[in-house]
Amino acid sequence: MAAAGTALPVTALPVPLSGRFKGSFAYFTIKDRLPQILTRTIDTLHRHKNEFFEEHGEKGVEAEKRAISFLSKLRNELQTDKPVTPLEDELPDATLWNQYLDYQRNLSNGNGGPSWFQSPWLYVECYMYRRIHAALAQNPPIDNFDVFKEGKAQNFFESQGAIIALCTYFQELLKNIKDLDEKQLQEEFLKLLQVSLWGNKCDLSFSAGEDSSQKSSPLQCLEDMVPFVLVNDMEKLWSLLKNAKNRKTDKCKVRVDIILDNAGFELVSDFVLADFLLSSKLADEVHFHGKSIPWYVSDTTKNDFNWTIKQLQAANHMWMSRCGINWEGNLKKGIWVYHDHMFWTLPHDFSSMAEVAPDLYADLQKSNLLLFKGDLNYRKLTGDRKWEHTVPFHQALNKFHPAPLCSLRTLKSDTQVGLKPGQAEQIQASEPEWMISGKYGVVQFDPAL
Ligand SMILES: O=P(O)(O)OC[C@H]1O[C@](O)(CO)[C@@H](O)[C@@H]1O
Ligand SMILES: [Mn+2]
Repeated sequence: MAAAGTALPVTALPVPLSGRFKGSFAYFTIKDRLPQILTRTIDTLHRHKNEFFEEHGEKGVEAEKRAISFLSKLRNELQTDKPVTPLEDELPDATLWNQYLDYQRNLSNGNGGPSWFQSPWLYVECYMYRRIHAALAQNPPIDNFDVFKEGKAQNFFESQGAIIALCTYFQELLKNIKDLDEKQLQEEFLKLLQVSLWGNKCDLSFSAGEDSSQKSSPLQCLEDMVPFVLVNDMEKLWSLLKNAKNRKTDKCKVRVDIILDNAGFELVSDFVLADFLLSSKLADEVHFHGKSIPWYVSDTTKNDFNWTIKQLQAANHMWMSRCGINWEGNLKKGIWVYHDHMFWTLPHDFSSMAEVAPDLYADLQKSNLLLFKGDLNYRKLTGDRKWEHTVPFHQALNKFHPAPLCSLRTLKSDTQVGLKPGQAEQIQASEPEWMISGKYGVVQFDPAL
């Protein structure tokens, strides 16, 4: 290991986080949280048995039984640290997954091959969600059932108060946005950016599916939260967007991409930020990237994306419904675009995107700014490795630089780069859980090449 503050040569990547490090967060996640998530998934299927029967008759119940036994087997494999097995379904990404397993086998040469506790945490955790997907997808007629849907909807409804507060604030802001001077516009931008950052506290895989909705008004305590933003590049984002706007010609549009994380309150906070970027003319187009299969319990799929906008539209609250109507309009006009790409639900970290998904990499290169939401995206940006905390973010990205990018992430797993010398040690001394409590956040920017 290099001394703190010394940049490692790019070739010397630190080891990935893994359940083999007993007592680490990865270890406890694999030992406790992942089995809990599987148990909840099985319970959810049980609870929907009658619904499956009503919809599909005996065939639905049979499919539910098969899915449950597949999931119970999976839980047993995990808890007894069995080898990771190839996928046996014929879904479009199966070959890539199986190639990745071969790659992991080669890496662990002589060390017994990939298994739940011995392999990289990122790999086995993603693999679990892919197998949950297979449990359903392989079992028609319940193949389109999203086992996490209920939890995502519940998070949305339980965050209703916070959503109303945010939509109301935003619609009031829109009334006089044209009259704001640059400084006021900047203030509003910084506020909504922080709401989107702290919106990331609300994910469900972290709490193993238990309630994690946004209860209080998201705008009230922003100032008190500033000391908890460990890397604060917010001003850099503002400069980038302002410069892009000033340099803009009719032909070249300013495009911002948001690589989404969780549905529920977080998604609404991302929508508000996206609307602000267009309404303030800082951007002309916002592209959203969601997941093509249910993922990490609360991540946004196309269904969640459309459902959320419909719910807002239909809400019995003037400003909520105004937001929903405007946002559907943005999609129709093509100034908001939803994408999903298989790559986001593969086990690869983003340093291999250019090779594994060159089409996606090329698309991201068209953007002026990529906003990566959440903890899992941060893990994939930095390769989920045991980095020294002072290693520069640019280095941890390991050549992933499609466009200027920024991570908006609350810390929920034990990896963090780009801190000042001594910063990590200082927090660690008083708060040993600082990397996993979700109490701290980063707005961490990399200007690309
Ligand atoms: O929704 P997010 O912010 O990506 O968080 C996902 C959570 O799942 C985890 O992968 C834990 O299993 C953590 O990294 C994080 O707590
Ligand atoms: Mn998530």
